[in-house]
Amino acid sequence: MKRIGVLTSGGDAPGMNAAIRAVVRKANYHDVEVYGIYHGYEGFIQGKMELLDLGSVGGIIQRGGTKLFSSRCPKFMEEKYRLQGIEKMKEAGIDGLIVIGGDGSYRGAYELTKLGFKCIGVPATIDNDIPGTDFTIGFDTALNTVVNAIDKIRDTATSHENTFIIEVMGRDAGDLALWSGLAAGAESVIIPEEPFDLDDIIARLKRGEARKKKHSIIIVAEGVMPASQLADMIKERTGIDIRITVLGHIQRGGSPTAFDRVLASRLGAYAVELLLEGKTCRAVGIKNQEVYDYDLQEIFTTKHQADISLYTLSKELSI
Ligand SMILES: Nc1ncnc2c1ncn2[C@@H]1O[C@H](COP(=O)(O)OP(=O)(O)O)[C@@H](O)[C@H]1O
Ligand SMILES: O=P(O)(O)OC[C@H]1O[C@](O)(COP(=O)(O)O)[C@@H](O)[C@@H]1O
Ligand SMILES: [Mg+2]
Repeated sequence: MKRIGVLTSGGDAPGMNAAIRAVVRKANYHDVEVYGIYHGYEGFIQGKMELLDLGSVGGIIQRGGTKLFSSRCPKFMEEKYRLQGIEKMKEAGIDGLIVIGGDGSYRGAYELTKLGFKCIGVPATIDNDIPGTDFTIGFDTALNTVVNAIDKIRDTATSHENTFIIEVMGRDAGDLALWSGLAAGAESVIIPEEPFDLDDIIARLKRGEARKKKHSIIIVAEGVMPASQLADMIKERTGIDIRITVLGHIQRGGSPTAFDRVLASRLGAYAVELLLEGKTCRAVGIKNQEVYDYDLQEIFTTKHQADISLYTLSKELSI
């Protein structure tokens, strides 16, 4: 293999640039050329790409977002577009692809491998919802962004003795809510993986009130319900005036943490090694600090499991 492609797809995640850099530098180290494909699968279909040399990925390891842009590309669900893209790649002499993205992007990559085009998946999403890896690129940075925001909200919540509901991202996964809730000492954390219990949330608020707590913070994952809906429910039952903050897309931006840069560098480089060994339909991941690879199809047969011990601990520590 003398020429490979790399693209970023789905929701962007801090550390994607560090992964692109690792792919380009590692491949060049082995005298393999890398083409950067723009706008995810949209660019794959249209053959929108550019040769990335060593210098082109200089100065991006610390930058959020993705130099290659990203997209959600519904057309890619149709085989005729995937075949069109494969033709464009063949014309350019590219016979392997590294897909940096989330679970949806992995499905697209899997479909390409079924058509005989070699792909390796690199996990990057702030949701941390890819089965088979302890962490995805971008999760740690987003987590720190959320915790910093909660710390700031806590200052004003304490000053005014307010109750706040903070809505964090996570379509189907509660990881961001879970980890940030524990790190910021939230009174309640509401995640899609655990049953919703309004009585428990209210009981916690009341216990806090009884011991003269100056504020309360409730974290809700967007996948459960909007913060506004939860605020209405609590207000109806208790009369408590609740403030809400929806953190939104600030969670996806910003300079990647050192953890995400190191993770992206390790996983990006490892993905190149696999392609160069002629492997395909593999995903790279990290388990107990070790980089490894597994069958891309595992994302269809296994579901990402949030660490529920953190949920239990959070409840125990925020009595
Ligand atoms: N079943 C599928 N078949 C082919 N392509 C898919 C499939 N699911 C997702 N994709 C492609 O992957 C893109 C990114 O998926 P999405 O779920 O939006 O983000 P993420 O990869 O971050 O989870 C989609 O816009 C689409 O182009
Ligand atoms: O910016 P968009 O397209 O509305 O997407 C929002 C979604 O993207 C995410 O930030 C990341 O999800 P993906 O990795 O699946 O793209 C989710 O947490 C959020 O629900
Ligand atoms: Mg996803």
